[in-house]
Amino acid sequence: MSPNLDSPVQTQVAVAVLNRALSSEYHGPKKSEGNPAGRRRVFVQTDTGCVLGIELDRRDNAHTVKRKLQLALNVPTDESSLTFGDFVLKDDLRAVRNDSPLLLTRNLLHRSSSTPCLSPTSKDLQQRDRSGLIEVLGCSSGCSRTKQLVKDVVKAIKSGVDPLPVHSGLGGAYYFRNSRGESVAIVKPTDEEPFAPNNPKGFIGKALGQPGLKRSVRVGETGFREVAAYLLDYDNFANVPPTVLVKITHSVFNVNDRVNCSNSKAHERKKRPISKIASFQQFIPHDFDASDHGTSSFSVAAVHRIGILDVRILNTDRHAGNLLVRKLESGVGRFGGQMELIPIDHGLCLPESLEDPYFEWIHWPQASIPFSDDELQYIANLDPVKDSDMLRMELPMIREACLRVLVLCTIFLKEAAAFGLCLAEIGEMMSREFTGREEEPSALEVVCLEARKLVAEREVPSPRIELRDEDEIQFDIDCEETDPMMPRTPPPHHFGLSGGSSKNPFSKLESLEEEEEDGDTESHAGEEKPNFFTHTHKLHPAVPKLSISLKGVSLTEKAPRGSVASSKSNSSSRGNTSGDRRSAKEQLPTSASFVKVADMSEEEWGSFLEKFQELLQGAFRERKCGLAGQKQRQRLGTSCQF
Ligand SMILES: Nc1ncnc2c1ncn2[C@@H]1O[C@H](COP(=O)(O)OP(=O)(O)OP(=O)(O)O)[C@@H](O)[C@H]1O
Repeated sequence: MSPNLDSPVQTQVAVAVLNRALSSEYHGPKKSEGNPAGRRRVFVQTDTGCVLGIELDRRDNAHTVKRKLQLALNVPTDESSLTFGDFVLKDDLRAVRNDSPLLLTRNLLHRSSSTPCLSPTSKDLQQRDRSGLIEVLGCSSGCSRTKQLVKDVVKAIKSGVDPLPVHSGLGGAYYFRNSRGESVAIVKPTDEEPFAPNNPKGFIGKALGQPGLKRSVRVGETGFREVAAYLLDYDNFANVPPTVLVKITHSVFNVNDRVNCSNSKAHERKKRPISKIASFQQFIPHDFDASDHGTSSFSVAAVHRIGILDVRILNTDRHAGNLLVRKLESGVGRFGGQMELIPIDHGLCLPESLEDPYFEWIHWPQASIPFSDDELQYIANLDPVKDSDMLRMELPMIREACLRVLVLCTIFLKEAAAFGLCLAEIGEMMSREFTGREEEPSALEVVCLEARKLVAEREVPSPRIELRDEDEIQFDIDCEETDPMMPRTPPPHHFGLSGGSSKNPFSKLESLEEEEEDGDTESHAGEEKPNFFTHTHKLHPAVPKLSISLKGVSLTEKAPRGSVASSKSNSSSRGNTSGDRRSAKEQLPTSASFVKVADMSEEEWGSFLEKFQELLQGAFRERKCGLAGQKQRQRLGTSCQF
């Protein structure tokens, strides 16, 4: 029978055998950092979503781990890759921290989401992974509140209080409750995202790691973005609910393959607990969301704070449904107003290349009010280098490309605010325009394209770039000869960001643009899947092309920007997706990637940022002088009453 990575039941129970066979000293879920044997536990997720807890010791390398997995799953190791964020793990695993989530992908086999699963063959396999019901992954600082929440939820699960599936939204989500039956957390498994293998609402067709709903956000990678948004929201400035990444086990979770498990009774399998990697966010009681209510009662400060966050993280999905609204008694609350806004759903922020953001607030009158002194001070204090370092520390799986987008957008925000632009102007400069059906680069992207051009003209031609035909260039990140887990050195900066060493051989930045090409190849059933990490590398930004943008919400048509009605109709149409299996190939809209950031060496990146900053002042002046005014949409003036 073919190797089976598709059965969570199988893979999960197999780990018990694996631990016994290869790790006779397995001591359960205790943290092992700092213990003399250097033992650590990692969670390996297959590209179809199954999660296994595995103990590592000092001698383990990627090969021995894969051998363990081979024993557990009957997967030939030469047909799989073990990855961690940007890295393909090959040799030394010492840099992999305790509780890290790793991804096991099959290189050559056709990855079908309907591969039948093997049934357990021995009683040993009935045992489950012995880690706790909920394990917080990472979270070295500042999440005591969430840890208490986790304890409450575990207690409730043990006393038989079941979670409730959330019916709205495109992805799988579950309200977890406390012992009193109150919802206290929302859990979104990474393998139940839109188009992920175990999406419960019919949006399937991609393996983990492939381009997802937004092509610059991979399937299975929205969870850490949710956490990143919370971590970046210093002092809870924008009010993002506390969020952590967890490995969580419960029978409520969805597994699409269960129906294919022919040698076992479906109803028995349904009850079996399944482990998932998921985001775990505090549930915030609320009265409605921003699509249900006029915007005039939202305070200027609340809108500004959320807007500032959205700009920093290039949020591509800030539709009105992703702003919860809570009525406050008069005079209560930080803003002294009557409505509190709670921003949720940050899974589509920090894309791997510049994208068209979606900012629902862009036409709200509040966004045209100048920033207050406090807000300007907050913006001035932002430090994108520190932000990146913090995220590398807290979320080591985060990709460098995401951090580059964070740096770029934070610099843009800081410079724009210092220049005197208001939130709406900043948002508009980041947003693309449509002429007919053509998508045009945003003002921000135009500056980036110009900066890249200037850097390219200045650079001594690199053999890597110059000597080969563009179409033939391979972004070969085969790292047989490198240690992929060498610590990544953040680029030296002016703003902190300039200069720096030449291309870091350990940095495995890659472009989802190329990944998409692989994904297309894969769609032909029976064809061999090309190596996930070998790509045709395009050197220049893509030219504008036809695009049907999601605008955060619609799978089938572009929603008019800033339309509350559109958000609402889109949300309601989403509610009717259950049971309607949709192929990702049919449904995924394409969106041009005008500016990539992953394909620059660190040196080029430093030079690019310098040029970028130099060019910004001209772009702001142009914006202020109204030279770009013909293109600007009519905004409400600042005379609106709130
Ligand atoms: N922190 C929270 N507190 C309370 N309710 C929440 C919270 N987060 C999400 N929800 C509720 O769950 C619903 C689905 O959540 P969310 O929008 O994050 O899921 P999604 O599948 O990513 O949706 P989308 O399709 O909009 O991207 C929301 O519309 C909201 O009603």
